[in-house]
Amino acid sequence: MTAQILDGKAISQEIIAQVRARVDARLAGGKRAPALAVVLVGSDPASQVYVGNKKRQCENAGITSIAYDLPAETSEADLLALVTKLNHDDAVDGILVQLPLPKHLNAEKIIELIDPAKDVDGFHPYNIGRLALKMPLLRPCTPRGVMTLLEKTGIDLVGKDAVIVGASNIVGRPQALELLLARATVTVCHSKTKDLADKVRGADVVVAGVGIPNFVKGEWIKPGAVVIDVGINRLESGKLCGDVEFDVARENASWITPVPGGVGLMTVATLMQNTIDACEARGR
Ligand SMILES: NC(=O)C1=CN([C@@H]2O[C@H](COP(=O)(O)OP(=O)(O)OC[C@H]3O[C@@H](n4cnc5c(N)ncnc54)[C@H](OP(=O)(O)O)[C@@H]3O)[C@@H](O)[C@H]2O)C=CC1
Ligand SMILES: Nc1nc(=O)c2c([nH]1)NC[C@@H]1CN(c3ccc(C(=O)N[C@@H](CCC(=O)O)C(=O)O)cc3)C=[N+]21
Ligand SMILES: [Mg+2]
Repeated sequence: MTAQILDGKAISQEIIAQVRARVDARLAGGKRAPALAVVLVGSDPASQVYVGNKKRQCENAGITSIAYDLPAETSEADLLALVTKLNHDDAVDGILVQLPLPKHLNAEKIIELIDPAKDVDGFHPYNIGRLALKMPLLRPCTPRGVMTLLEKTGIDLVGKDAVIVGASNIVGRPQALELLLARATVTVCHSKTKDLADKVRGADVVVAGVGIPNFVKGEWIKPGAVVIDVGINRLESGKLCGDVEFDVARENASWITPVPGGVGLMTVATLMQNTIDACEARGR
């Protein structure tokens, strides 16, 4: 079997068009556009690319983006003061602090200060707790984007065995909560997991978020499995690749996401959704 491609490009564009229609309806009703504050500390090249993509999609969605580009030496006190100001600014609906932050800044402390109602990344402990308790509000963009990709493609998850490779706070853990909410049976693997290949071999759905190119071998993929590659790795050649050995995996899977053109685009589209959701939930 050769897998069909889960089309992150088409589905992300569909999501952004839906957000745009909601924004246009607001504007027609005399309301303001939703506004997203994007805070970037330092000049990590990958972060600059992602933040650039976010700003571009804000334009396509009709969302006002407000950029805070701060020097790498920004103090924690200054960053906390900025977040506090944005929390209190009624014209700001969403606050995104791009990760990773420079080492002298405590990301957990900064995320915890963000008003959960404006936490469009869904990283605040309150929003993660809501998701864990089956009453999600703002959901982390990457795992929510993966769920949208699966839903829009018509892939049923009920009762499926899902194996997630990677257990980070921004990918693996919230992905596990999302898949559990969708009634899959979930296994979360990490660097201490034994017999990883066997775990993947049993999976109907595999989600890889490790950060190592071609880490998940195509030969591990069960015939007919659905493969979601969250990894974004830039090779020395300048090319992007995922965490899954794509060409071999594609021969076993029923559906697979490409990199680029898969989950990354869904992450950005979902950020637009979360921003208008936050705006409306705040009653603005
Ligand atoms: N497409 C998108 O929108 C996004 C893509 N990404 C990409 O996803 C990837 C993962 O990102 P992120 O979650 O932040 O990464 P982290 O480095 O925070 O987490 C990596 C996870 O992989 C696990 N891991 C590392 N080595 C192994 C191994 N040998 N065997 C099994 N598990 C292992 C780690 O285990 P342990 O917990 O034991 O340390 C950890 O849980 C990266 O390529 C990143 O660029 C990230 C965010 C969004
Ligand atoms: N607070 C915070 N929120 C995040 O959501 C967040 C973050 N920090 N830090 C880094 C990760 C990574 N991430 C991506 C965003 C867009 C693409 C993306 O647009 N990818 C395109 C192309 C990428 C390219 O050309 O480099 C694609 O896969 O086709 C990928 C990855 C968001 N993250
Ligand atoms: Mg990380």
